[in-house]
Amino acid sequence: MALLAASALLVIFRSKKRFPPGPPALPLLGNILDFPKRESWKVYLDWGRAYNSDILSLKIPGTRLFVLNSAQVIQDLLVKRANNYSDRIGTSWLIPFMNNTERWRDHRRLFRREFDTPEASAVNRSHEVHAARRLLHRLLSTKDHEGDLRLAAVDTILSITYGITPTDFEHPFIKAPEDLNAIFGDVAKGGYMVDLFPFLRYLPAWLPGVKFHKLARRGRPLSSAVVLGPYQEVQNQVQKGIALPSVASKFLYELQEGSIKSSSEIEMMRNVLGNAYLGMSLKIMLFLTFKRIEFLLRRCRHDVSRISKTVCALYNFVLAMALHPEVQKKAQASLDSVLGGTRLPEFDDMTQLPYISAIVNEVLRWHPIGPLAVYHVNSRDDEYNGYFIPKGSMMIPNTWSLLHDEGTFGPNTNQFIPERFLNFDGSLNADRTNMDYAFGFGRRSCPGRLMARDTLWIMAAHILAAYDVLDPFDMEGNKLTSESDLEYTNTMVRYASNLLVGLNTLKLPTVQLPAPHEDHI
Ligand code: HEM
Repeated sequence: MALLAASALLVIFRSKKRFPPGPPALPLLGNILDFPKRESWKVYLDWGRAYNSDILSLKIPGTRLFVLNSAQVIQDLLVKRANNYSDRIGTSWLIPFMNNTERWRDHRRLFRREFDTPEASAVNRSHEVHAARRLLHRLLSTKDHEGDLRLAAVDTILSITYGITPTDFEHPFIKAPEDLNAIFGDVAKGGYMVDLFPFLRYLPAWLPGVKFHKLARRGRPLSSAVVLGPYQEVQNQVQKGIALPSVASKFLYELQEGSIKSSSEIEMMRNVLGNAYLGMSLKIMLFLTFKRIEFLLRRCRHDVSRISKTVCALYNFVLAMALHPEVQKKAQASLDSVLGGTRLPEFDDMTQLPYISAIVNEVLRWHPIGPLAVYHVNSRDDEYNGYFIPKGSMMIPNTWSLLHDEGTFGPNTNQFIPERFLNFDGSLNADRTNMDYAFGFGRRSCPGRLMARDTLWIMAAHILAAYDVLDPFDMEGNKLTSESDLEYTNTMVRYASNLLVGLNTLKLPTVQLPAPHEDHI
């Protein structure tokens, strides 16, 4: 009897639940037709103002989305209640997909130990410096600067994880993840209905239009090639005693020396390496963000970006330098004063080069690479400020809104002004450390952030020490004179698609670059 009464009360409570405001939902379709077609982060901010709320609610079949527009709401839910708001939908060897389980926590712990601690960073930095020098070589000898920057990002991660330094895009360890990305892209574009209406997964593969079974079949061998391919190569090198220093070789040498390692430890290390190797890929992140709402993806025409987050950040850096010669000159003057025009930058120079760090912060803030962060799911029903948040909802943090908040970052947040991160005396302003917003929130925040930041810093310092970034032109050869001329891709990981940036030849003739083949640690 008591049980019945309690269930009745629960039903009454649920039927009276109050959700945060948002556009009125249609029967069955919910708010599907309301999703913005372009720059949804800006539209969500407008909606927030219109409804006078930092949290918005949208209904789609099978679940509810909550858009979080302010740092306060994100802090209250994703950080302070991280215990509840750190879930995802799915299981896989990919950390971003993993549910909030012990397995996910173990993988994250290991990932952070190898990539996201000061000790790990000290080891990884030597790889990053060498990758930056290999980039300078390539910039000297090719005209494809876009390709050079893309290759530099892959080169960095592959050398840190496996001690492998690819020289072109035909390298099998570049091709396998790119092919896997293509499948994620296909799934995001074509397989959306399954995630929106999960019962469709039971449809037989022979039915016309049922593509997801085939995509899954294509993906499986590629997925294991990504996890096993480079790992096995390093295993062979370790047996021959010729492996270069890397996270994988350190682990495999320990294994060879007989330190006891359980099979689950080995599997976890292989997965972590594979995650780091793929971690920069946005197609996966994009797929993840919209896993259950690819319908919206198609409707929003938010296509799948073909480049990684680190590469987008490098593009944004080069672009900012081309559009702001005064910033570039100031950065080069600071580099000259520290390096004396006789050597290339090292991480030890970082404290003396706060302006370069301010530029990297501003690159991550100005045009955030992922204006909406990856969703978090809550594992239990919750209540916030009188609003009901049912278990299994998708919480979408509006990173763009946080990074463009003038209360936090000072005036004119649409403009590229690295000085906003500096004190009057030119030192870094410790109060403006909120740049980590760009890397997500709470227990799900990006465990590759230290490495990503270091990579951006050393690449930026090298490019500025050795080159002048020239005026930007669009694809028709017209000079771009202001930020408003830029056309950003309508992808969830964004970059300016309408420009070509030239680099002036090496401006430090006294610097001797090591030959590429000598340049391995
Ligand atoms: C500029 C570069 C990068 C940016 C802006 C970035 C941003 C992000 C964001 C926003 C998230 C989601 C956080 C959340 O759910 O709250 C994330 C997650 C993640 N990132 Fe990054 N990231 C970058 C580079 C990297 C790199 C280089 C790696 C690996 C080497 C990496 C590995 C990961 C992983 C494994 C996750 C999933 C974490 C989890 O779900 O527990 N990221 N990143």
